[in-house]
Amino acid sequence: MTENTSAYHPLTVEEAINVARTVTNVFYPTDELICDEIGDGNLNLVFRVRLAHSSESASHTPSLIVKQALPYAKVVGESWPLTLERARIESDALLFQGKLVPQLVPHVHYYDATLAMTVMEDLSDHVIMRKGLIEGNRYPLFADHISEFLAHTLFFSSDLGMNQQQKKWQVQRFINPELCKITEDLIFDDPYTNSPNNNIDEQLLADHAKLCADHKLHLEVALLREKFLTSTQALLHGDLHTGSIFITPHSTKVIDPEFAYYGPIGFDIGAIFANLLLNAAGHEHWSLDDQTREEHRTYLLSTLCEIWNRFDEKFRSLWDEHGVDRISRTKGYQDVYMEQILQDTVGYTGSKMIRRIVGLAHVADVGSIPNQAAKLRAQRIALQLGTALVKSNRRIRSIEEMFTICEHAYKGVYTS
Ligand SMILES: Nc1ncnc2c1ncn2[C@@H]1O[C@H](COP(=O)(O)OP(=O)(O)O)[C@@H](O)[C@H]1O
Ligand SMILES: CSC[C@H]1O[C@H](OP(=O)(O)O)[C@H](O)[C@@H]1O
Repeated sequence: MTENTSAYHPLTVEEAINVARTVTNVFYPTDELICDEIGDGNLNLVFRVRLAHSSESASHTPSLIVKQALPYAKVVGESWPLTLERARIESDALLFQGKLVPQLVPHVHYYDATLAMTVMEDLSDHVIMRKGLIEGNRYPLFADHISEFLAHTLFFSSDLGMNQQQKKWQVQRFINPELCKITEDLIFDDPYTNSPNNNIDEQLLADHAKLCADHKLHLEVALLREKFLTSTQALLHGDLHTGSIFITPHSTKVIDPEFAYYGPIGFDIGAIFANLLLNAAGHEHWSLDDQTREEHRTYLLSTLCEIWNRFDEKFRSLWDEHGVDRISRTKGYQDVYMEQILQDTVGYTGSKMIRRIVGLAHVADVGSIPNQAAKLRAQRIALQLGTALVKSNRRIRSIEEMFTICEHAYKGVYTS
């Protein structure tokens, strides 16, 4: 590596090439390499290093990703400093997940604490799921893959699936206060007040005023926040939206676990559900006609139910086979535990939908709709559905009940 890489500094493309060449044996010393910074997320630099004469999308020519944390949030700038420790958390979480479900995460080649940098497998032969869904694509294996990811990573990091003393040390290893604070502010606080972080379209101001005045909603958000602050149920991915999932019809890879920490299981499942439902709302515009919109929505809602049902089945069977102690086999405990996860999932789904409409970081499924009237319709559907889910979370008993609330929202039942 070059001499000045010993202290932290943002990498240049030349240095990223040098790193990729030096710390792995993916390339021959004589290979001519090129590099682009391709990061489109809110926080980090992402370099793609590949052979100079390979094609952009080639999946079988050697290439690598070098991801580096910046000491601030890229989306805001240097005025929002952010710990570099998050790169260590991300790398550790990928390694932990990689032991349990190697087929569902990128392979980590190398991690450097000083440069806050992880060198990992290039997944450019996949597409970011958000993009694929906006284009109206379907992924028939996704429910199976993501439920596998969720069941294994959450079960085996919980007190049900690992030694409880070791788990406490692991909780310590994944303490992630700065990134959790972002979530606490952006999801559970800002959307319900006039925060300068918010990003609210003019035509939505009256809808936002209603959110700010809805005390029943605030109580539920306070309870969800309390659980986010205090529960150490399992090691979460922490930011499992469709922009953190690479996909093809045959393969699913979960990336970007820098928000990983020990928290409530429903938070991860809710992130996926919220982003499927936001995509459905966005298809107010992206679908060319009513029938396509209806079919896409049906596909998304049935995927949501399938994810829950498969997760429920897999988590229970891991519990039955690998539960670590006698008490976890207490009659009735499993049913109560799973129902609580479902209720949390519903609540976090709703709160994550709301934040993506009025909070700091929007999602392209809705935010990039060019037609203002269609965008406003999509935003209102998302806000009304999000609100309905948050308010009903503690009453939900089955995934079918959640499904019905979603269907009503898309049919315009919630309009006040
Ligand atoms: N392993 C990878 N393979 C290919 N592209 C990647 C990989 N990791 C990240 N990227 C690209 O970089 C973008 C940002 O990555 P991400 O990890 O989400 O960064 P951030 O933490 O800043 O959100 C992704 O949307 C994707 O385009
Ligand atoms: C100031 S961070 C905003 C937002 O960005 C993160 O997403 P990503 O890193 O995947 O782009 C996370 O969702 C945060 O809430």
